[in-house]
Amino acid sequence: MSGEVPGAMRAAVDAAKEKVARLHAELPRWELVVWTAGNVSERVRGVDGHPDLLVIKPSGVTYDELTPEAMVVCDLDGALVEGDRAPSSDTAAHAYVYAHMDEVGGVVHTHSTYATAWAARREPVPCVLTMMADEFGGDIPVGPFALIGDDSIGRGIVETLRESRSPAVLMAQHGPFTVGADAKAAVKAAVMCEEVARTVHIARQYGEPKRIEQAKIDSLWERYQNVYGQADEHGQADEHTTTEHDGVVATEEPTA
Ligand SMILES: O=C(CO)[C@@H](O)[C@@H](O)COP(=O)(O)O
Repeated sequence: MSGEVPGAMRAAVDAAKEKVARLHAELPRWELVVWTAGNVSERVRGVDGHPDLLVIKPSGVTYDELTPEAMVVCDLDGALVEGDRAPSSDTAAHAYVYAHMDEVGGVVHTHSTYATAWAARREPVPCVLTMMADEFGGDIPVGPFALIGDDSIGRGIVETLRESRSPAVLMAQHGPFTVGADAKAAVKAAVMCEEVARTVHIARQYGEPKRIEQAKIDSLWERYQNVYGQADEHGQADEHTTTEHDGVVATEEPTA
């Protein structure tokens, strides 16, 4: 174990442990994982000259055992800083993303069925739905095949996401990784990634859906990223109504 949690970061680390433990329950809830095959982390920004840390689940522990106390803390080299169990086997990938994408505050990895089927085929999910334009700003890209155990998965995630607006990448023949401003945003991206992967898969059973024109994708992306879910100048919420369930925002389509 290297170092320890600095006193000035103690409260923020404990808050992140609480949040990351709670968000892990969203993975089985939205049917994104079987057994322990998924993980969530959140960055804790360094203060007083201390480096950033990350909070992630311990490896191989079932979700019903994931309490805040069970969470582990690592540095951005993936080394264990605090915790009495080995960190997730994907910690190096999470750490590499945080070290190379400063805007990212949360990372999620799952093997959700439909997204992983697209990853098995090494096929990007084409942007044929307005929800994809909203959430992903275009196609969901495929990253390179990479073995677990060093920073090659993390490098593949970063190289792919740097070329896309998408918060999700399908790592070839492995599964989706998603990022967000915090762990909740990354979990939402994982939920939406599986949803659109399933919908497009089903649509293709009956023909090839048409990709939305790029200009319309851009317009949808701009609206959703900058207006959706916020009050307009009259204090009215956007046409969608959003409800938050246990840390994940669900949306309902505008009423007729
Ligand atoms: O895919 C893999 C291992 O290949 C992991 O994402 C999955 O088994 C979850 O591992 P952890 O329990 O987070 O160590």
